[in-house]
Amino acid sequence: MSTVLQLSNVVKSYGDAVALDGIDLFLPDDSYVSLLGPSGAGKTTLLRVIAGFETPERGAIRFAGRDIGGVAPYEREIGFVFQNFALFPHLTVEKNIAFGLENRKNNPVTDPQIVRRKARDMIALVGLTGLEERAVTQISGGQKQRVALARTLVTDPKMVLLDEPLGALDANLRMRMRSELRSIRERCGVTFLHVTGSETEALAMGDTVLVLDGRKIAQQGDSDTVYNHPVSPAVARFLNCYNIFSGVIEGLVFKTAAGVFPVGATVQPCAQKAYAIRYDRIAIRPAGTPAGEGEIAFEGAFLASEYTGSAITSFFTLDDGKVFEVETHLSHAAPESYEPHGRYSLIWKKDDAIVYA
Ligand SMILES: Nc1ncnc2c1ncn2[C@@H]1O[C@H](COP(=O)(O)OP(=O)(O)OP(=O)(O)O)[C@@H](O)[C@H]1O
Repeated sequence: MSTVLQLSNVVKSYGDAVALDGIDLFLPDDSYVSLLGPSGAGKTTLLRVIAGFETPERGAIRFAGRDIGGVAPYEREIGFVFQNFALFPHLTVEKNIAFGLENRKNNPVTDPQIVRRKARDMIALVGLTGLEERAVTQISGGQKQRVALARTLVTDPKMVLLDEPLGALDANLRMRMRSELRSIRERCGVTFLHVTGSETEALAMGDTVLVLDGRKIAQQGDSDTVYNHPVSPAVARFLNCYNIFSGVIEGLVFKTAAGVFPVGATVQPCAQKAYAIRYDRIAIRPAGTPAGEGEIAFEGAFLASEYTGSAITSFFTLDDGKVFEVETHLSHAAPESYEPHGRYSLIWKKDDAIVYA
């Protein structure tokens, strides 16, 4: 797979505040890329730098085989879909989509028949056939999202940047639009770079996931790699599915305030020292159940459970006061109830933990 976009050592500040601090990344052609990061990590800034709305102080940006550092936004052939859709309320669905084509600075299309054909093709591509004449004030949130996307795609961009594209939709629609967006992208064959603050959305949608943290790219990989092998405690914390203990490694054990864990097979070199065990890798057993071969058993007091449909998350407090989470998938086991404040043995395989040392 070839690279469509490459950033090398890109730095962008606002006054004294550094928003992007040496970004290096490459995006594959014809793929769906999620850009995940906590609030304030610089996600929007990164999109704006790629689109050309912001000029970085340092670094190089190569897109589709050329350096676009000095190229104006409208000449970059990169589309941008805004979170609030930014549609023209007084125009119909079709006119909103046609607008970008007729009014672009570079090579506007003036033949009304070509405009109409291209707009209608795009309307079909995003599944809005039949709504051409409808005012955009009279369509649903999901349909507005498709109009915004069609309006960008009609200009034939070589890549599309989407800033929290599902952020304005309700939870149900967000889920449905995930697969819609992926299939629209597959049909048009260009790379989508989708910014989100939701780890589940990023992992579900991206062929490639980029994690932005501390103004740098902390990790780039496929969903499976990022989920199962976060490169740092910061990335693991952000994925929201790991119990993380800070501490130090001493020989074959990792010492934390909660206790001492024997170190297993996965030791990840990292400046930040921590021990991480995924919520769904832990079994809950009656207090006193001993650890088996290669296992770690740790006691905690049951706090509460939260039912999420396909899984139950149970919260325990450890003896140092730390809250510890266990996720039990209901396809694996029937739901169990635990005694409030009762003590339980929490058991995991030492090789399932990641030790950052
Ligand atoms: N125009 C601006 N002037 C000054 N500082 C800015 C400006 N835009 C962004 N920043 C700062 O740059 C940093 C990165 O902001 P950015 O909006 O890129 O983050 P983000 O990851 O998109 O956040 P969110 O998920 O909350 O939208 C933040 O500290 C922010 O306050």
